[in-house]
Amino acid sequence: MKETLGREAAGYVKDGMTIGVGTGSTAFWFIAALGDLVKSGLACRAVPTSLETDRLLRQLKVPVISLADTDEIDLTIDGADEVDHQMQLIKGGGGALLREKMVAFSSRKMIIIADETKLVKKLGAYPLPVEVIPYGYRQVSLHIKSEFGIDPTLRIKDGNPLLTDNGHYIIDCPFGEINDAAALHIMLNNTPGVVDNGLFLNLADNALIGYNDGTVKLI
Ligand SMILES: O=C[C@H](O)[C@H](O)[C@H](O)COP(=O)(O)O
Repeated sequence: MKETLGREAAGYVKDGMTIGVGTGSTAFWFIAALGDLVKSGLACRAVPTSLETDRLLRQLKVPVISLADTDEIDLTIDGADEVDHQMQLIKGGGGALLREKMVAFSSRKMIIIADETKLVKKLGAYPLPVEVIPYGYRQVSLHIKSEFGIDPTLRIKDGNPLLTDNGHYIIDCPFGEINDAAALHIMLNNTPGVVDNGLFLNLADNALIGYNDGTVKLI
């Protein structure tokens, strides 16, 4: 399914485009498809959203530039942890939310690739990743806990706090159903120490949704 989604998304890439390239196991298959296109002569420039995506693109000889090297990105293809029917998203399950959001914000168009389990009526069943400065992360976590009555968890990898590509920590916040994503976004990002959160509001244009029976639908 993820491979089909990756190949389907590659169909939107046109010669000469600057492409934002997402992170994660679904984006992996888009990178593979993009590699094939470049091999067969497509000219493009790719802006990676993580060090891992950067590495994969270079391995496949896809020309890579950094976000600072371009004024605008034609199209970004990325995965998501949740997408609703208004194209609002939760991202950051792989810890790449900050660069992903910066790339999405600079893109003229963003298409999400996700399987049907990620298409939801309301965001929030997936714990919202919040990227924080390591200094004082505990105070941020306590603040979120007391403000929202939830139990945030510091993301751990190999026994230590996970460090993002930007040298930050991630706090996963199980909000449950989010009724006012815009207000939550503002409240979180107004907390000193919070760098950004995984709510991607009004950034995605469409989603390619992959269904169990092998079909893909553009919504
Ligand atoms: O930080 C990671 C990204 O936001 C991913 O795009 C998201 O977690 C979806 O990843 P996957 O395609 O592996 O489920």
